Amino acid sequence: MTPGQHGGENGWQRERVEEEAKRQGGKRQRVFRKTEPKWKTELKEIETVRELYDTIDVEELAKFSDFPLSKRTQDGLRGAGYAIPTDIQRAAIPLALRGRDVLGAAKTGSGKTLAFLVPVLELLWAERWSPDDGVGALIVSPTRELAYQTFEVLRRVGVKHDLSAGLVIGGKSLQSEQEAIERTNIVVCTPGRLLQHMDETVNFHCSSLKLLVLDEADRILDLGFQATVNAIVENLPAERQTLLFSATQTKSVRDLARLSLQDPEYVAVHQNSQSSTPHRLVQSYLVCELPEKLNTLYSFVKSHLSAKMIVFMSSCKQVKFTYEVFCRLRPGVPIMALYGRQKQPRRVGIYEDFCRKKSAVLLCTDVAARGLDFPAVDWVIQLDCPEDANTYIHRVGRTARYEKEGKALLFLLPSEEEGMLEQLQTKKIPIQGIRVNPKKTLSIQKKLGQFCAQDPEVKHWAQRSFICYLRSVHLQSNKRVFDLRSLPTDEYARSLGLAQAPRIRFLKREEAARKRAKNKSRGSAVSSEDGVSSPTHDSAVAPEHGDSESSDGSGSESDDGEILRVKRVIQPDESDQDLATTHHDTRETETKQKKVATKVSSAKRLLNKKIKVNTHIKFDEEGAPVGPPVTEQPAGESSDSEHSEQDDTVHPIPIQHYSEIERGRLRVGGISIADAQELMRKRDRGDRARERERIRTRHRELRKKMKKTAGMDVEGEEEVVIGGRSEASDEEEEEENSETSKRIKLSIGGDDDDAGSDVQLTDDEELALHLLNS
Ligand SMILES: Nc1ncnc2c1ncn2[C@@H]1O[C@H](COP(=O)(O)OP(=O)(O)OP(=O)(O)O)[C@@H](O)[C@H]1O
Repeated sequence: MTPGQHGGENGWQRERVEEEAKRQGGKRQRVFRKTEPKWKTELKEIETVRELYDTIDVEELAKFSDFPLSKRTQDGLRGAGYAIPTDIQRAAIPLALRGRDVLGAAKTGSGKTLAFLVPVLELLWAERWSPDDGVGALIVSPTRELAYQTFEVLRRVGVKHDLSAGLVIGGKSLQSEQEAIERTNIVVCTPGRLLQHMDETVNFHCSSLKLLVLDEADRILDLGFQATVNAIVENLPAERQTLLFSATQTKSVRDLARLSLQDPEYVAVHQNSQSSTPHRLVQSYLVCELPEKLNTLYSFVKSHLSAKMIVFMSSCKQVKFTYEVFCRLRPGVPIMALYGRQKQPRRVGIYEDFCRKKSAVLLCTDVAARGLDFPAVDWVIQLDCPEDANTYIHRVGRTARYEKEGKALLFLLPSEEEGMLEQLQTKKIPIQGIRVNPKKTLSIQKKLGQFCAQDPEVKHWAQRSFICYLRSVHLQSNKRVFDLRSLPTDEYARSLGLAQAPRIRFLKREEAARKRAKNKSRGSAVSSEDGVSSPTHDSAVAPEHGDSESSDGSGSESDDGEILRVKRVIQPDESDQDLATTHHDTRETETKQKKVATKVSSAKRLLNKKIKVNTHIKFDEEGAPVGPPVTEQPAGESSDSEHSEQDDTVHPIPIQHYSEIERGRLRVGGISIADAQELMRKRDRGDRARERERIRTRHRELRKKMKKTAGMDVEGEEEVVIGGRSEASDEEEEEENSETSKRIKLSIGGDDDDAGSDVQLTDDEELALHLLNS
């Protein structure tokens, strides 16, 4: 589907008709007969099709051609090879055509995408939507890959329509999107990027929006996207239709209230099914000690060289490290890696490449857990335990899609076995235990040790992988399954090729912060105590809950910083209630929703409280604040940190629809918000440039120094610093290739007094001895 002309023709269409036997001077003559214009025919078609909506009998919908759909959609479906509707399509499409709000739930790979795309096309067609009408439908997806995939299906099915569609995801130039978005009728997007356009694109607005679709709705509505989604909804007209789809649909009243659903229809076609996973999926689990995981995975890959498999891990760093070492090991099958911090073209490239491959191993985080429709995947391996049963369902759903077969294997640590199996059982997931044959297991530990010794980059990734895995365990809310204390950390480090386990600073830091808070509250001094603490959980993080409804582990798409995000706070009074009560409660909470902070209200609040904002804090190379904060000017701007989100789109200004700001005309406390924004952006750019220059100069000096002191002992010290801004900024993370070099601190002789260098030397010595011995 391309941006095109509005359907129909102005004026009369002429049809040439030859009339025989018309005699005029004995000659045959051609005459023209007036025919009905296209637009009139279409109007009639719309009328006829619409009349049929109320008489649809779901039992009679055996083929798509039985649906009351436009000829354009029928042609599109036929062209894309869709003839027989799936259960969810048969159940949800008629309701959506009648204008109902729908909560669609069906197993993974059961065709939910078409269940919402068909109504989108039909609604806009019936409204005779044209590019001049702007945005008529929004389809929101949690990840860029899923948005891209949905867009591709839309293009195929909507090819005959004269509607325009656009893909609005992060990772490419905002300007290029801005030019086209105002004439786009169907916007397929990720939440962060959409909000960015709502805030920054002058002519983009959704005031005439007819239809909002949330794909993977439970994920979009969970805590990771909460602020963004609330802000988006603020900018949408209340009178609209809303469709929510997911394999693990939310029924949370609180979630639904945020969207102001109107008497929604809950369509769960597999509710009475014996299992909540596809029936052609064979599922098994094995119990494996943490240090044995990589050996077992590698052995599995080696023994399935002709298979196409997806391997899920908890964090980007683990994926990166495993990718690096598996590539070096050359198992005999293509190894690929997909995670959230890759640059967008690369992500798309890997996604498409893996789609095409007959056999390959895709190592990934939960960025690929939901919705992606890779063809013909044989195996889904979960190397790290999923956050909960819902995440499990989405991950395994990458195989056995649409009547195909597939296999899934879950790795569980002994400490995870009981708790996780209990959860899976509650969710009706049939899974069998299997054992690893120790005779068939290869050990790659020695090789990994060599890689780490030869290449500091590999060692760096091993260290980060170690830390990130432990932190991901630490941050899981379900302590019955995830128990950091039970993990053999030293052996685990050695299994990654490290001679010594890196320091686990995040625990110490957290412990110290907790003590400080305690001291403050008690008002008495408490003696400080060093060492690794027990991993008690922060109260802000969700309390233990065996089967959380909506957290889907997509935090692992993210990197270290994002792992630290609280995914969902379970409120004490929150529970999934029967939908019968939804409508009533929706109204009740609607008023509360209206109080969502906007830019103006935040600014006013700050001014009232006399809070100084726009404070510049300088950071050193490692991200630690340097010197006291400098207040630039008093301004009514609120912090935007809450808008940074999973799809890498960092929202630069707080939530506010552009039209409300009216480009600076709206003034808050005498400050033009638009001017202030512009000023801040300029200053920000200047600061960044200066900081880059400073770092470059420092590096130049260091290099000079190194050259001068050639012959002296030059050590490369790598540091794994977790938490706070010591982690690379988003930009740095994006600059993936240069990331490692940015983190390598050079210590020349005794120049660097960081205690870490001692550990580093011991570490290297130990590793060398270990390798010599072996
Ligand atoms: N009516 C149909 N006929 C044939 N194939 C279909 C039909 N509907 C969907 N499919 C195919 O089934 C596969 C899965 O569809 P889709 O991606 O929509 O599933 P889903 O339910 O959204 O899965 P998930 O829960 O993982 O997001 C796709 O390859 C799609 O082309």
